[in-house]
Amino acid sequence: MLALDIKNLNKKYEHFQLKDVSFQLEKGYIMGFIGANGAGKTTTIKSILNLVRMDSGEICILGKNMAEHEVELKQEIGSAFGDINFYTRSKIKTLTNVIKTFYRNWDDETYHKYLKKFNLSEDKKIAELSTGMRVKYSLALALSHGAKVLILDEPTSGLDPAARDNLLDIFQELVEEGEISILFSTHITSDLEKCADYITYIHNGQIINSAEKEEFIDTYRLLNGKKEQLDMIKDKLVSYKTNSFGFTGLIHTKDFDPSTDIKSAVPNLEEIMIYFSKKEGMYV
Ligand SMILES: Nc1ncnc2c1ncn2[C@@H]1O[C@H](COP(=O)(O)OP(=O)(O)OP(=O)(O)O)[C@@H](O)[C@H]1O
Repeated sequence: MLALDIKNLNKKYEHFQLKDVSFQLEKGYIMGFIGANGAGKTTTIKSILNLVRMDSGEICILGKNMAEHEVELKQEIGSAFGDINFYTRSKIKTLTNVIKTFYRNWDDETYHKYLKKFNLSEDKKIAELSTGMRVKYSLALALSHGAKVLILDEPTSGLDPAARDNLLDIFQELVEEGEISILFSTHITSDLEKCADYITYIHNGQIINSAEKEEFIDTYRLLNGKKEQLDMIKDKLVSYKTNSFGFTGLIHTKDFDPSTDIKSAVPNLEEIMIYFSKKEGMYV
């Protein structure tokens, strides 16, 4: 079953456009949603959650159409935004008492279990929570209302390496039983190397690639060649950089002929993102 099925999502702002964004997330897996600043991650996530109105497209969550079943589906979705402004002067306890009234499957026992697990005290004021604590509080709320699909916008940004690692471990625990699915956006590629099963890459409002992690990486090769070899392959490269020895460039594996004597290696996610970001810019 698909946790998320996004089809041809379009949204136009004055200077930016999501163009036919489509991808699918199988139930019980973690998908990392990556892209540079301004690539359209938050706009996509907000469109999925109907927090911004898409111009066209179809969003299905757990097999149901979001436009037709929004109220019902919101019970199944947990979301967290890195930049959300909670009502900061209240205590956790006060805010939770308001929030829980919206959810018919709210479970106090689960809530207290997660507060304990995340080391959060109910008497803490929201203003006193660190970035990591806010993310954990959002997760505790989502899990206590039995959310099956977690849609998280940059949950790890602003966390120190240990807190990030801890959160990624929690993600992996959550999907272990196959009931919960997670989509989270990030630009920290090491997060994905650690815990994503699938990767969806958005660039300038368009999905460049959405695939299982190893398959995603295997789509590309990083080439290292001599200056005189550049001309014969230039047109096929995503982008390239020249240096005093020659050039390095990214190519789609299907466009590369391994019988040439240009050296090739499997890139890492960071290298893939870097070469795509150069695509429209000047070659250096
Ligand atoms: N309400 C809005 N009105 C007009 N333009 C907007 C609006 N919201 C976002 N944009 C533009 O849409 C583009 C994509 O923004 P978005 O926040 O989706 O990117 P992002 O990938 O989440 O970036 P970041 O990694 O920096 O958070 C940006 O150019 C942004 O300025």
